[in-house]
Amino acid sequence: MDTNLEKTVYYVEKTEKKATEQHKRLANFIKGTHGQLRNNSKIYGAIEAWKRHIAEKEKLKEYAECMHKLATQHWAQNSTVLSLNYSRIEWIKNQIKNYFLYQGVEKFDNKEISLMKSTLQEQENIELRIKTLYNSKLDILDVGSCYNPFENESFFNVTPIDIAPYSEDVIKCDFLNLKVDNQKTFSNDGELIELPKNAFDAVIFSLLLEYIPCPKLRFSCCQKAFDLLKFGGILLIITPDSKHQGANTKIINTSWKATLSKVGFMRTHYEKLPHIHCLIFRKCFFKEAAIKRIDWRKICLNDEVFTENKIFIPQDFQSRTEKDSDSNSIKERDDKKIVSSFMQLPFND
Ligand SMILES: C[S@@+](CC[C@H](N)C(=O)[O-])C[C@H]1O[C@@H](n2cnc3c(N)ncnc32)[C@H](O)[C@@H]1O
Repeated sequence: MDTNLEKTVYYVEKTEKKATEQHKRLANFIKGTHGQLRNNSKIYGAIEAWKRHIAEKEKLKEYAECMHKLATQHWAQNSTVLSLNYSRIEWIKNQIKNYFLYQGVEKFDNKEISLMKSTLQEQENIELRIKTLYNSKLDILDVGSCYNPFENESFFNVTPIDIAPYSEDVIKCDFLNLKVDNQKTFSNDGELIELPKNAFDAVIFSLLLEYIPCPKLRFSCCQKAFDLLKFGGILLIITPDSKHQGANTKIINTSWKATLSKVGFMRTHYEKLPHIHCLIFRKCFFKEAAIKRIDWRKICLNDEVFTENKIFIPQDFQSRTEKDSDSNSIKERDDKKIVSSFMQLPFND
């Protein structure tokens, strides 16, 4: 090899190694925060652990900075190498457009009508809603927005909220403590504390649920999204999982679908992309329609994952064997697994 080529190879290898190390450090911090919160909620109870967590301003700020760097420097760079379909942000944008602009909404309106053998009057109500929908931009609530990745979409009127906003256009708001009632209300220090019900066309949970420390609180997030959505509106959930499609299907696909049907959410779309699950739930006009779509014979109601009002994630079961009471001491073995699974998200391969 001539010396110039050797120098270039050395430089490229060194830069790559540095990027991988930074990437590992960032991913480790993110996953460590989630793990610590889950562990603390077992020790202090979820409400107390959450209270302590949101009081840690410096840590929340560091998390936001790590997340922004991961998403915009590591993952964004790599998602242009892979097909754009692999980017969760592009996936969400495309699905919202498909649903609202290319007949998705009508298809499921009709599905509900046929499941409910609805009256003409009900059908007319649905048609009226469709007509009014297209007169304006779509109202989108992005929960756990961090750096407002959906801001540039011209069809969207986005309300980005986060407990620790990275950018100034993101509104400070704790979704767990947000009241859903009649109007948009801010506290004296500028925090969003109330939103009106039935106000949004779509609610986005992109990499949010694994941050929420326990199954009950995750369920209450989904219930809140339901209350905030207009009828026929959709909740889009992205959750990471580096395992193959079938590995966590019972939890993420089957149990979420069954549990959320009782709220009135009909799962309209599920896709396993490499390292992420992507799901869409529609807020039904008729709760019964969502329940009727489930094949209850296939569901073992004694299985813990089907417990009412709880949304489980695979990590709830992994940590059961862990003895660590403090996540600063998350075992190295698990740390490595955590880091590698986060690193393998398609946005950063
Ligand atoms: C892993 S990041 C995902 C950021 C972004 N959605 C994305 O896909 O790149 C999770 C975000 O959720 C925010 N978050 C967690 N719990 C929240 C809550 N209860 N209310 C509002 N934001 C929350 C965190 O501060 C963090 O910015």
